[in-house]
Amino acid sequence: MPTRQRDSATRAERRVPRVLSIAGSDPSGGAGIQADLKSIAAVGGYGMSAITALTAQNTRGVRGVHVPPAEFLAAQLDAISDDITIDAVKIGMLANAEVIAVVADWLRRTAVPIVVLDPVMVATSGDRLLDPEAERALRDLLPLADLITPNLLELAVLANAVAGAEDGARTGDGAGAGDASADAAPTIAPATTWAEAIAQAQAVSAATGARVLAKGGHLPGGDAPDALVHAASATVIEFGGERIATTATHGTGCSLSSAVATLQAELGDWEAAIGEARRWLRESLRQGEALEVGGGHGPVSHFAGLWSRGGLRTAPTPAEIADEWWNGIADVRAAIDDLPFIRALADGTLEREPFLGYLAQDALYLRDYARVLAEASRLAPDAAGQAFWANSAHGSLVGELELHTSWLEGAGGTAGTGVFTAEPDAATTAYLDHLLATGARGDYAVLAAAVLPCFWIYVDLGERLAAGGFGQRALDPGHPYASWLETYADPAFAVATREAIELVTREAAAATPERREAMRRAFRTSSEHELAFFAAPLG
Ligand SMILES: Nc1ncnc2c1ncn2[C@@H]1O[C@H](COP(=O)(O)OP(=O)(O)O)[C@@H](O)[C@H]1O
Ligand SMILES: Cc1ncc(COP(=O)(O)OP(=O)(O)O)c(N)n1
Repeated sequence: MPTRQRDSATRAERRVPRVLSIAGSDPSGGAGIQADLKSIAAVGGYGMSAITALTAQNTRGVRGVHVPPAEFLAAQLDAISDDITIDAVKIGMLANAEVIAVVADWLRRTAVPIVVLDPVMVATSGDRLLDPEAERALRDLLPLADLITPNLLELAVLANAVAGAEDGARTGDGAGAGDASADAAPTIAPATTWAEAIAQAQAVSAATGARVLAKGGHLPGGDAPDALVHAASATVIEFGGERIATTATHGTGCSLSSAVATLQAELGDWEAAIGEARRWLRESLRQGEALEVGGGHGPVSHFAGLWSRGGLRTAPTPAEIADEWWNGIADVRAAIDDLPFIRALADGTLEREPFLGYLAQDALYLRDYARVLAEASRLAPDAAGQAFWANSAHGSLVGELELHTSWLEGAGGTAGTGVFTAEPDAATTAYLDHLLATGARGDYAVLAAAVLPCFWIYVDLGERLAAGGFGQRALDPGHPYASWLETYADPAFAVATREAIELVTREAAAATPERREAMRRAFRTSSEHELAFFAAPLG
C-alpha cells in the first residue's frame, strides 16, 4: 500500500475551520452527516456535507439504504471544492466501490490539508455494511487519510485486510478482506484485549502511513479508552476515561471523527485535537439520554455544553443593551429632572450655600471615583479599555478637581489653603461605598457598568440644560453658575461618554445572561445613587 507523507502539525491554525463531511444521511439525526454537522458546529467549525447515501434508520436500527448515482456525489464534491477552501475533510459511510472511487479521485485532485476517515464498515450488531469489493476499495483509500478512526470491529477488519495485502495471511475464520477472490466477508474476530487492539492499530498505521485512533467504545468493562497510534514515529498516545453509563451512544464514532477533524484544523496538533474532542464528546454523552430521542440507542447531545454555558437565547446587541438600560432608569432620570436642586440650578435661583455644598460633595466624590476608574483600567481585558479608564481617572482628578477648587477656594471648604476639608455626606458615602465595593469584587464588566451612570446621566443633563430643556435662563451668560453649567455641556466629555457607553455595552453583549444582569443591576444602583446625590444639597 502506498503511504502518505505529510506533516499536518505544521499547518496554519484556522479559527473557524471549514470542514466537509462526506458521509451518509441518518434521518433520525444521531449519526451520519447530521451528527457530523452538529459536531463540527459544536466544536467551532463551519460544516459542509456531500451525501454519499440516504439511509432509512432510527435509534433502533437501519431499515434501508439508497445510494444516489456516484456521479452526483462527484458533482457535490466539485461544487464545494471549486468554490470553497476546505480546511479539513471527515469521511464516513461510503456505500460501495463506485462511491469510494469517486472520493479517492476527488481527494487526489484536491489538496485538502486534513483528512479524517471513519471507516464505517460494520454495524454494532457485527453485520458488514460494505460488500467485499467495497472493503477492498476502502483499503486503497486508507493511505489518503491522515487519521483513521475505526472501532474495534472495523479495526479487526482493517488489520486483517492489511495483513492479507502484505503476506496473504488468512486470519479469523475466513479469507482476509484483502483477498480479491473472497465473495463472502469473513466473520470478524475483534481484539479481546486493549493491547491487541493497539497492535492491530500499529499494523494498520504501518501499512497505510496514516495515524490510527483505536477506539475502545465497544470494549467490555468499565473503561472506554482510545489510543492514537503512529507507526512512523513509533508513538502510542493513550486517552483513558471511565465508560459513561448511558444508552445514548448512537453516532459516537461519527461525532468524534468530525470533531477531531475540526479541532485538528484549528489546533494543528493531533493529541490536543483528540483530547479536546473526547472531552466534548464525553460531556455530550452524559447529556444524551436527557434528549429523550427514540426507544433504542439515542443520540448524544451535541450542544449540551454550549447550551449550559452560553444559554439558548440570542444575545442582545450593544445598542439594544444601551436602550434597555437607559429606558430601565427612566423613572430615576425623571426624578432627577424634578429635583428642586436641578430646577433651581437651571433657573439660577439656587442659593450659593447649597450650590457650594454640592460642589464640595462632588469634589470628594471625584477623588474616589478616580480611584474606581483606575481600578477599572487595571481590570480591563484589553489595551483600549485600559487606556480609556486610565484617561478618565486622570480627567476626573485633574479637570474636575481643578474646577471645583477654583469654585471652592476661600469658600469655607478649603479654608483658603487649597486643601479640601469637607466631610462626605450620607449620599456621597453610600455612592462611593457601592463603587468601591464593586471595584473590590474584581469583576471588570460589573465595575464598568457601575461607573457608567456618572458619565451618562451627567452628559444627558448637561446637553438638555444647554439646549434650553430646563428653560432659557440656563443659556444666559449672566446666569450665576454659567461657567459651571458650561462644564456640563463639554463636547469632549460627551465624546468620552459615548466611548464609555460603547465599551460597557459591548462587554455586556459578550457576557453570559447572568453576568449581563449583574451589570444591569450595578448600572441601576449607581443611577439611584446619582439621584440621591443630586437630591442631597436641598434634601
Ligand atoms: N459509554 C461510553 N462512555 C465513554 N465513551 C464512550 C462510550 N461509548 C463510546 N465512547 C467513545 O466514543 C467514541 C466512539 O467510539 P466507538 O463507540 O468505539 O466507535 P463507533 O461509534 O465508531 O462504533 C470513542 O471515543 C469512545 O471511547
Ligand atoms: C449514515 C450513517 N453513517 C454512520 C453510521 C454509524 O455511525 P457511528 O458513529 O459509527 O455509529 P454507532 O455505531 O456509534 O452508532 C450510521 N448509523 N449511519
